[in-house]
Formats: sequence, C-alpha cells, structure tokens
Amino acid sequence: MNETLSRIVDSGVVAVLRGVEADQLIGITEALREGGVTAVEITADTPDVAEKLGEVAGSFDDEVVVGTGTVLDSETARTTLMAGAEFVVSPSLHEDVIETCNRYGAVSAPGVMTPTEAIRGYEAGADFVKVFPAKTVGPAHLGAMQGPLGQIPMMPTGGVGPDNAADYVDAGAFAVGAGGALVDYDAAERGDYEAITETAREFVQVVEDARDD
Ligand SMILES: O=C(O)C(=O)C[C@H](O)[C@H](O)COP(=O)(O)O
Repeated sequence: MNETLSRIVDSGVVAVLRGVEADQLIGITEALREGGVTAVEITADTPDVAEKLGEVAGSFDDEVVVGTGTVLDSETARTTLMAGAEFVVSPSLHEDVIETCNRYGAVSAPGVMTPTEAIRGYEAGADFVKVFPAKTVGPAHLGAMQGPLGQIPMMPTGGVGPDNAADYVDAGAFAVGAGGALVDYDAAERGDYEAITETAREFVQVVEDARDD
C-alpha cells in the first residue's frame, strides 16, 4: 500500500479544516494530533491555501499527513501538491485531478455517490474514494457498494461523527472524514485546544473499537 494511504488508514479519522485562519491552523492541527488524528485535509477554498498548507505540512513533517480538500481542478491539485500536500480530496469526480495526482505520485480521492462513479474514479487511478455526502445515504449505502466493489477503499464524509462512525466502519469504511463533528471552531477561538483534543481522542477510539470488533 502507498505510504501516504497507509498513514491515512492509521489515522482512521481524517479532519476536514475549512476556512481556518492561519494563526489557528497550527494550533488546531496540533490539538488533533494530540488526540490521535494524524491526517488533515485543508480545503482549497481557504484563502492562500497553498501557503497555509505548506506551513502546516512543514511544521508537522512525518507526524501528520496533510492534504488538500474541495479540489475541483487540476491547477489547484498541482499548486497545493507543490506546496507540500500529500493527498488530494474532492467532493466530486474529476479525472484530470486524479491524473495530476498520479503524475506527481500523490494520493487522490474523488467524491462519489454511486457504484458507477466509484469504479470510474478507481479506474482513472484514484487510491480511494470519498463517499460524499455520506449523511444523505448513510452506512447502508456504503455497505451495499462495498459488496461488489470491495476492492475500492471508501471513506464516508459529510455528517460523520463519533455517534455514527462505527456504523460506517462496520459497513466497510477504511477511515472516515469529518469536519463539524470533529473540530469545534468556537473552542479554538477561545483557545480551548484541549476540547478539540478530547473530541479527537473519543472519535479515534470509536473507529479503533469498531475496527477491532
Ligand atoms: O468539500 C469537501 O471536500 C468536503 O469535504 C465537504 C465537507 O466540508 C465535509 O464533508 C465535512 O463535512 P462535515 O463533517 O459534515 O462538517
């Protein structure tokens, strides 16, 4: 297995950080790392995303694997890969983004909702697929897709939290992606990074326990 992918598997939970201010990105990432979340996706709609991503990637070296989220075009994939991203995630399927990632040896994950999209992304060279938005279809949908398409690693994202992550893992998810249920931006604003660490720890534990079952 590709090393970046195995580090995402090890994390179990991939944090989606959207629109986070530069001065909070490092603190939030450190709080997440402390809680065991070692894969972080900084969304491309963050102003100056390449610069910020480079700072985070440089600050955590091998401790945290940093990727770009919400990537809709190959220019954004390339620019952020050059800045230090190791993986690229999209909410939708873009074969040019997958191609760009493969060109530079990076992991790519298109967003998919159907078996046809999942296999199309995988055939195009994606390392795994993000089932998005997971909340509208739930774990049963992911489980049903894993039936005939068990060779494709799937990561549900959108509405996934500590209360339902185990159901997705039981259905076959190799990891889960989470934003809102994982990172409390108000807590970061107050400087309460311990609260973020606590939630991360609980979340990772839920995924680990479900994997062990
Ligand atoms: O655009 C993307 O690439 C996304 O990842 C969309 C959302 O930001 C995530 O799905 C997080 O959703 P919540 O965990 O429900 O907050």
